[in-house]
Amino acid sequence: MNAIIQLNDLSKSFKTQHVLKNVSLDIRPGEIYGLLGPSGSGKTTLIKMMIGLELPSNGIVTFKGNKLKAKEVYPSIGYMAQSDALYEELTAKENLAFTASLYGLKKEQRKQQITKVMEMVDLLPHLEKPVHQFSGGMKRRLSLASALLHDPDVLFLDEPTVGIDPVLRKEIWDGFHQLKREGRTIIITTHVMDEAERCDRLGLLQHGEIISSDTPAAIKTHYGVASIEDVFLKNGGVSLEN
Ligand SMILES: Nc1ncnc2c1ncn2[C@@H]1O[C@H](COP(=O)(O)OP(=O)(O)OP(=O)(O)O)[C@@H](O)[C@H]1O
Repeated sequence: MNAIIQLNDLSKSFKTQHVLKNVSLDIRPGEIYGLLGPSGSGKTTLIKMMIGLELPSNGIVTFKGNKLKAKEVYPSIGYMAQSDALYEELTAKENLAFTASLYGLKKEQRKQQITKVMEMVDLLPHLEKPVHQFSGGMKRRLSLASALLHDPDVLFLDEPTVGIDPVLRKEIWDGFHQLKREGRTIIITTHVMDEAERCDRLGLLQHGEIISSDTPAAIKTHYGVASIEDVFLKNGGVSLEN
């Protein structure tokens, strides 16, 4: 199967710190690919390089068969950063309307999309509320809604469910699987084990290196462990939850 994103021998250093080392990965169209690893292992840096927000020190990122050009891919991707980029004084609706205008959505389409994404993250009743009245989890969900607004076919989600309780997290994951059924590709970072198990494939990052890239079941079989977390522990790592 052709890869939608290909990382070839990617390395990244910040001054003398080697954050990523010779990472090679294929992301396949229509899959949910999880990047899993302890804090500081390089997940965010890797995602940023996939969308051109960070440039590799070495190696090449290919997006849909061509060398990545950030400006060209932006209309077709959604990116949810680790910290929420929201205007606190504006309402949820005003925040989304602003993002929609950046993507050039027409008025009718804008209205439809705002309702659709707010329903998905279970925030529709809070549309008119200013963001400074939102809880941390609600802000996370609004950021997710914002990343989905222009119907992107590839989604990059950096710890999208931090601060969200398990019940709602499950609902949001049902939403991710719905997006997958619609043919979208999702790249997601997480620390949470039950999320890792819901991905089609996982890339395990430890000390800036991909130690495994496969289905959760295949990884567990390969390492002879009962849970993905045990792979890190077996490799001399630390517990993932933080
Ligand atoms: N712009 C930067 N300048 C200098 N160092 C950086 C920069 N961005 C990241 N780093 C360093 O690179 C390492 C990896 O950071 P990164 O945010 O990619 O890890 P992570 O796996 O996403 O961590 P977390 O799970 O805590 O978010 C860290 O040591 C971090 O301090």
